[in-house]
Amino acid sequence: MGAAAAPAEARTVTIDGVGMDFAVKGGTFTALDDIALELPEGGFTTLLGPSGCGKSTLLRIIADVIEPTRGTVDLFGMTPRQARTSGLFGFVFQDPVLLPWRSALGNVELPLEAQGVPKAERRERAMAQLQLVGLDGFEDRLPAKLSGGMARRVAIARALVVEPSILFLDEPFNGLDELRRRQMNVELQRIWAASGTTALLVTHNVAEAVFLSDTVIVMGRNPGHVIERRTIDLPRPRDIDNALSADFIAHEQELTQLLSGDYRSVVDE
Ligand SMILES: Nc1ncnc2c1ncn2[C@@H]1O[C@H](COP(=O)(O)OP(=O)(O)OP(=O)(O)O)[C@@H](O)[C@H]1O
Repeated sequence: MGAAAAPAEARTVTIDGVGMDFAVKGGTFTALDDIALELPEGGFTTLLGPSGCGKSTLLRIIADVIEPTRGTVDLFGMTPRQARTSGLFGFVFQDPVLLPWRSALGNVELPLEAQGVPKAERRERAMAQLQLVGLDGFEDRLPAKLSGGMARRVAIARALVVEPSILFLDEPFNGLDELRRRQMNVELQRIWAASGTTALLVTHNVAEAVFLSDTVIVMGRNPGHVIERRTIDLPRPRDIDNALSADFIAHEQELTQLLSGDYRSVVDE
């Protein structure tokens, strides 16, 4: 992994006092206020919250897409800029954004091309990732011939092929029907466990958050803040049947209650 050179004692992502103000017409809008979090290496952490609570903004700050107005982010002993330029990041977004003229394999090879990895190694590593996401045999397919679920697997393979230390997933399964989403959750859990990467997921889907996470960070709005940090101690690997267990449902209900409390506070204003 790219982070191997970081000091052994600094194996967390630490977010301290982070705030974000955006310039808007007539002043500033505070999207995030005083966020403090610690994400352990190799863990699966989810930011859960209603639309507009700043989940994506926080992810973008950690991933060095934007700079926070206040506070600091430390990724395994590095700044977000150092971590990004050291190639520690992998991204999976809502839309898989595959190049339509390149095969599944060609799309997964793309970040390795950008890194100047020689062709034979590129091919071997991309094939290994396609296998990991369950797409061996589909490497020559063009994106137009892939289902929505398959396209998302290609996007996950493309993110993992650079062996990222941290994998950012921003609503990666939006637009899939509920059954397909659950199947992809099972797959993502398996892929994440096999890759050993630290995962940070953004979702507003409570069941998805419970199913995948070691820790769920519940966020509220106005301005975006952390309501609760909840440990999901359900045994792994989790499967679709686990989602029917009393413990799973209890987590789901408690998280839903926390979220509806935040909705109520907005309605009451
Ligand atoms: N560049 C920007 N300029 C002004 N306001 C912004 C900007 N980016 C985000 N915001 C505002 O900050 C708030 C948080 O946005 P963000 O996209 O992070 O929320 P979110 O929780 O990810 O929502 P969603 O689930 O709908 O994606 C929103 O009110 C949004 O309108």
